[in-house]
Amino acid sequence: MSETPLNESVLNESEQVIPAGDVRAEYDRLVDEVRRYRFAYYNEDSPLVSDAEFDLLYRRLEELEQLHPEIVANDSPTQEVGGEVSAAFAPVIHLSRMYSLEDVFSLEELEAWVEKASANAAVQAPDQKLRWLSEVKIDGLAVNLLYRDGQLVRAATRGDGTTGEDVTHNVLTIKDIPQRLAGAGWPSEVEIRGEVFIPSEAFREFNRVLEEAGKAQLANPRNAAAGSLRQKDPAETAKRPLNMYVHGIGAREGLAAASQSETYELLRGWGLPVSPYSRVLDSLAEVLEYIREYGEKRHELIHEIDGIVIKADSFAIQRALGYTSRVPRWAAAYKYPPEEVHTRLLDIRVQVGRTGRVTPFGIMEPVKVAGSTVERATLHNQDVVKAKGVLIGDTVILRKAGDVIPEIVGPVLALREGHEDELREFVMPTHCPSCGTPLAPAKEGDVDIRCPNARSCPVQLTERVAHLAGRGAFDIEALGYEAAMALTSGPGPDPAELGGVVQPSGPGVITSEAQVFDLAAGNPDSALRERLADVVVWREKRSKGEGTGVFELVPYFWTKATAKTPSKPAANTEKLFRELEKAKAQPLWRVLVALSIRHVGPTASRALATRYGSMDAIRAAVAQETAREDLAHVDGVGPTIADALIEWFAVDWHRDIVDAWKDAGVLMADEAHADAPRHLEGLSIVVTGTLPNFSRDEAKEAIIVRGGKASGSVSKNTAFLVSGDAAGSKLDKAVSLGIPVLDEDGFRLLLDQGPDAFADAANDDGKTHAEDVEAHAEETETRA
Ligand SMILES: NC(=O)c1ccc[n+]([C@@H]2O[C@H](COP(=O)([O-])OP(=O)(O)OC[C@H]3O[C@@H](n4cnc5c(N)ncnc54)[C@H](O)[C@@H]3O)[C@@H](O)[C@H]2O)c1
Ligand SMILES: [Zn+2]
Repeated sequence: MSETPLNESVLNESEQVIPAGDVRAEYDRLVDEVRRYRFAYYNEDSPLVSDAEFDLLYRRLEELEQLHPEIVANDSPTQEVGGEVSAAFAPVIHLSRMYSLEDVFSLEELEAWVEKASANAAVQAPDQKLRWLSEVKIDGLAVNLLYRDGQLVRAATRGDGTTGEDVTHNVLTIKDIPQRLAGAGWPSEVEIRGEVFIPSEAFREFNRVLEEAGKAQLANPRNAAAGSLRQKDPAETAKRPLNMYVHGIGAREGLAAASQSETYELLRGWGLPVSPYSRVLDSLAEVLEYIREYGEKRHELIHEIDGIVIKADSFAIQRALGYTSRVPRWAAAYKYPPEEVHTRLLDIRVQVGRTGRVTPFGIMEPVKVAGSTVERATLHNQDVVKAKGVLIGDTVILRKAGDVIPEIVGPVLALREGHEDELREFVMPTHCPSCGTPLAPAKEGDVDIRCPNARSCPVQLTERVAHLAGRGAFDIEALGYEAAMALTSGPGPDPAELGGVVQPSGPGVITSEAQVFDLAAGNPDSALRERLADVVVWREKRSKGEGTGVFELVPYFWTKATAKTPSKPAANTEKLFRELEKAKAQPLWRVLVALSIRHVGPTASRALATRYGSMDAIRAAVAQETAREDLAHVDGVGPTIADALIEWFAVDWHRDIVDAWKDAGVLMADEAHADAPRHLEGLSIVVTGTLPNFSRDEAKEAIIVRGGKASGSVSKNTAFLVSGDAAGSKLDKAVSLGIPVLDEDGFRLLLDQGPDAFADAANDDGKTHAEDVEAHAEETETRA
């Protein structure tokens, strides 16, 4: 947003009677902007800015008006309900006005609002109990349905609140909206308000069909619903999966209800769709809990929501509190942090992964979305880039829903006009950006393209080294991605000449992951270690905490020499040596993960380690003629993984890695495997919470080597639950199923002596739970 912040001198002038010229200019500009954005949003159903951005501008306008009441124009957007009536539809005057909602953007603001409303209610309707009808704020658009003598006679959009657009024919195509009210007792003339929306699931499906037809997809369910309802041709509207929930009532003379929630019950009886998510709550604390609850499950609902709405439930209180020109004083909308924002797509680059896959990703102007700052998002492959229709330079819609990774949804097409010559189409490179090898799909027909130079493509090597050090592999904390990069490539050109981008290139001191363990503490004289002294990387010079744009080469693994102290390995480098030494004793499955064999992750690796116990045994198995069958029969390994293993071990330089690690002293055999008594054979054991002396992996390991099954979920087949600190729902479930629960000491006993150690923990029938489980397992087997 190109907003100039209010500087202090301007703020101080708020004391003066005549506002400074620049405040006036700022004000006029804001009014224009808000009008223009509203028009695009309400009348054209294609917003130019994200809601978050619009809300900020709008807030700013309100703030300016508060600071400078004398400049407020009569027709200021803050005095009006959003939309205008488009000439494409006949105007309809609502019998009773439609309003917008007062927005609050933080829980503190909501609390303040509730406090004020409660105080007013206490004064103006002292005999009424204030309860909050809490509803989700549906991301759709409002309609007003007029029923006369139970017959739907007219449907209109909200428009400017007084006059809406006649969309009767379109609304008649929405199956959920009854054309005749059921039951009895409806007033002879009643206006029912609700939100028309497209259910999330139907929206995804609708977009999938558009995508298959090669058509542009709809950006979000709100605009899609609005666009669908405001079609000129009702037959077109009929094709859209529209739905509605009621959320209010307008003209209603003779309605027999004292509260809004009671009204909803009546409406339900008349066959109108009522939201399943509304709740009447007694206190602010309950409202806050409601907000938290729906914030967590907002993506599991039937439709998208952008907040929650609270309304004083009692009609008497609603009447007593009344309305401003724009909003009711008895309701407020709390908005969740935005999950959809607009930003500029600055570039599309490609990245080469650990297995050579080349993926394009977008680089964007950093923006905050769903609570975190985002500047990159993957675009998966060239087909996806094409399908999304984005050009470099576009303003794009960026979405990050909850914990989901950020996604570029598509371009804001309306903003292209006049900027066409700044836009550029993405072209997938034909050669690897890292090593120059021609790129190709692994198999004909694959969408993904790859760099086939797996062995010495620098980026692939860097990725593999970083991966082998990862938490799920050798777990070498001092070898993160940066260190892996410093080991495997040269510093590259001066970033100052690349616009500040650090782009390491050229050979590093390590040319294969086979060499990594040469650096371990147990190998103090290795030539490789000496060479670490020469590894340098580019660092930006900083001054007073700010970057200067000037870069210098600094040693990465060794300290900088000063007049007094000569250069020596840095503390973190010493740590790297020690961790490598320690990692040599890691269990076999971790070594397997570390090898970057396609499809071979922790689960398959564990299964292989349990079955074979040593790298030698695995190599022997892979070399058999019946290897494919043998491997595929291991529990947790299938034909895909079996093939991947056979293929991998067929390559010389792969086997060289295994040999080199072995020579460097990596264990590659689970001693426990041979020695451990297999007295947990056939037992399913679940570990939950944190144990003082076992990591989750160690606990699983200990179970598996003794023949047990380390399971992730509790069921009646679970033999034992091992429960540490902060155990949650699994503990509750185990207790409710009567499954024995062990703490760490109990777990040790189980590991040492097997289930017999708990024989006296018998059930009513005299059998231990473990016996029950075994009996049950047998039963199911016999049945099978
Ligand atoms: N991106 C843009 O350019 C742009 C422009 C204008 C407005 N907007 C967005 O539109 C909104 C402002 O529009 P507004 O004036 O319609 O106000 P609003 O959306 O904040 O609130 C009022 C509306 O909420 C809807 N609503 C949904 N669930 C409801 C429920 N349970 N009870 C009552 N009402 C419910 C109704 O349609 C009602 O008219 C803001 O979110 C703003 O960001 C965006
Ligand atoms: Zn390459």
